[in-house]
Amino acid sequence: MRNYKIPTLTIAGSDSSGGAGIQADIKTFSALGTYGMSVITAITAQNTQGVFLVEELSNEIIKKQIEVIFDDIPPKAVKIGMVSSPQIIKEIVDTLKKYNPKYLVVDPVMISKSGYSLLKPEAKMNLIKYLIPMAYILTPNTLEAEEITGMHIDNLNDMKIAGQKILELGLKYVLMKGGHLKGDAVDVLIGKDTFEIYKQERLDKKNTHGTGCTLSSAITAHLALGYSVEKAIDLSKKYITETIRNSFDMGKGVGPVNHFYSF
Ligand SMILES: Nc1ncnc2c1ncn2[C@@H]1O[C@H](COP(=O)(O)OP(=O)(O)O)[C@@H](O)[C@H]1O
Ligand SMILES: Cc1ncc(COP(=O)(O)O)c(N)n1
Repeated sequence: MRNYKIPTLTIAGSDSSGGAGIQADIKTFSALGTYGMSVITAITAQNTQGVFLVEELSNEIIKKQIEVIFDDIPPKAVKIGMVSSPQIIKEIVDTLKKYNPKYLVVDPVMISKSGYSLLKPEAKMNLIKYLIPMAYILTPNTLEAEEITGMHIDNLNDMKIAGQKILELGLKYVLMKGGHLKGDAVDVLIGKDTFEIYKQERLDKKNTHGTGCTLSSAITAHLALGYSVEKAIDLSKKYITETIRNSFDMGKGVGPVNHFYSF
């Protein structure tokens, strides 16, 4: 149903170049027919070539953004992206606990494609201890899953084992993204009684800035629209593949995917 009235929320960092972060999330929420809202956690001075400066917002303004949104327009589904420091993570978790959103999609953003660390090393513990257990779905790429589990992940079987290990933290589902492995672009969904493989051809494209942000917000939008978790991921995987297929040059570096390819 594309009536643009189902509220969705992203809690993430701003990417000034518009390809990743809050901007990618809002574009995705809109393209998929939902009403996108945002809580900004940090501002990055970023373009297609790199991240040049990051300024985190205060706990106070992050908390207030969440409270005023939930008190007025309760979102049907929420996504969390870049949350860089231990205190920001704790503040978000404590504030969200009051509202207990059913569909919380957590993308454990760690290092940007351009190699900049968007999660401070000392924040990893709070991510694992407080945020991940609250998630409905966690969407790590294999490098992030390695950081979370301490395992080396090389193939589909490793992805399954690492996913099962992450589930022990108490969340419902792990969607592990295989975009960084060789061969087809294979993602796997792991739940207590669920194991699904989502396979699409690997596209030989350089402009993949914001793929992780786009996939997790597509899942958030589809859950908000009422699809089951399996169907929401199926539709989102097809969406990310088409946005990559239609990606384009913008700037001098790694350009964005095309959120609006179907319009
Ligand atoms: N070259 C590609 N061709 C097709 N799909 C891709 C490609 N690169 C990544 N993907 C898909 O894009 C989504 C985001 O994955 P990934 O790039 O691994 O995330 P992240 O941005 O977190 O590193 C996943 O579904 C992955 O399989
Ligand atoms: C604010 C922000 N959030 C997330 C990403 C990760 O996106 P990518 O892995 O595509 O660089 C980013 N570059 N900037």
